[in-house]
Amino acid sequence: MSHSPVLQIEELTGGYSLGHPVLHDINFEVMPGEMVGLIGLNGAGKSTTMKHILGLMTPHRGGVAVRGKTRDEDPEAYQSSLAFVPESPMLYEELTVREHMEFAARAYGVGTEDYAQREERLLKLFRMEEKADSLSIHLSKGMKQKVMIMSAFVARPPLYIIDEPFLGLDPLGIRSLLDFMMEMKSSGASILLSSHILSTIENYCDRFIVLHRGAVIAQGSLSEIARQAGMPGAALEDIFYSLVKEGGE
Ligand SMILES: Nc1ncnc2c1ncn2[C@@H]1O[C@H](COP(=O)(O)OP(=O)(O)OP(=O)(O)O)[C@@H](O)[C@H]1O
Repeated sequence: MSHSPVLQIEELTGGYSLGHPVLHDINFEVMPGEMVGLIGLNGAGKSTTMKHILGLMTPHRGGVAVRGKTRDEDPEAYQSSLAFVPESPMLYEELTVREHMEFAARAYGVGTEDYAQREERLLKLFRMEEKADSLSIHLSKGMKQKVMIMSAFVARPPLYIIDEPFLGLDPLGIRSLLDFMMEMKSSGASILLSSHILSTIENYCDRFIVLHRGAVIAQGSLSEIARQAGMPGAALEDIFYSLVKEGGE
């Protein structure tokens, strides 16, 4: 397995208007086969960080590289190396579940045979077989979220950017997603995952990035950030609470 980072964020400062950065000098990496949790309070800057990674925002300073290249250096390779699951589903009302997955597969150049296998597997895993040919407008909230997830996973890129994916999913859906992320991870894929459900991600992520007011205030494995917080052996939720309290509201 390669030891170069799949995702590298260096001295990233950025925001929605030039004089008012929301992110301040962010530095972190995600290595191949790693699942990294991006955690922070509402407004800490998690989605803004993800928008920079996706190339939807231009940094004021610093930058983002995926597999060693910035988006400007090789836009096509950059974009096809990552898949994104947004916080709220964004679907085409007039497309079916299957058509969304086919659309994603085509965009990422997935071959017909690979696609057929992946589609069958994902529809079964997320218990969406009966809805495969339903228009997305006729789906429940959780089902719409599942379409976003399945469309990202059909592509099998080296890097997944996943923004708060558990909201709206039923307990079986959450379990299926966690199991599938672990499977992708063991096949070498990297995952940057943001979530407020700390007790759920605590045992799944290899490392955590704690964002507070647009800055990284701690990062590392559970035991490393526990040490940084002076709370060896503590649960992620308690460590997080202590770190953000110290960081100031
Ligand atoms: N479109 C926007 N225009 C201007 N400011 C924005 C915009 N979106 C977010 N912000 C601001 O950027 C900061 C970081 O927001 P961001 O959405 O990145 O937080 P977050 O950590 O993802 O929060 P949450 O947990 O609520 O999703 C906040 O102060 C927010 O008000």
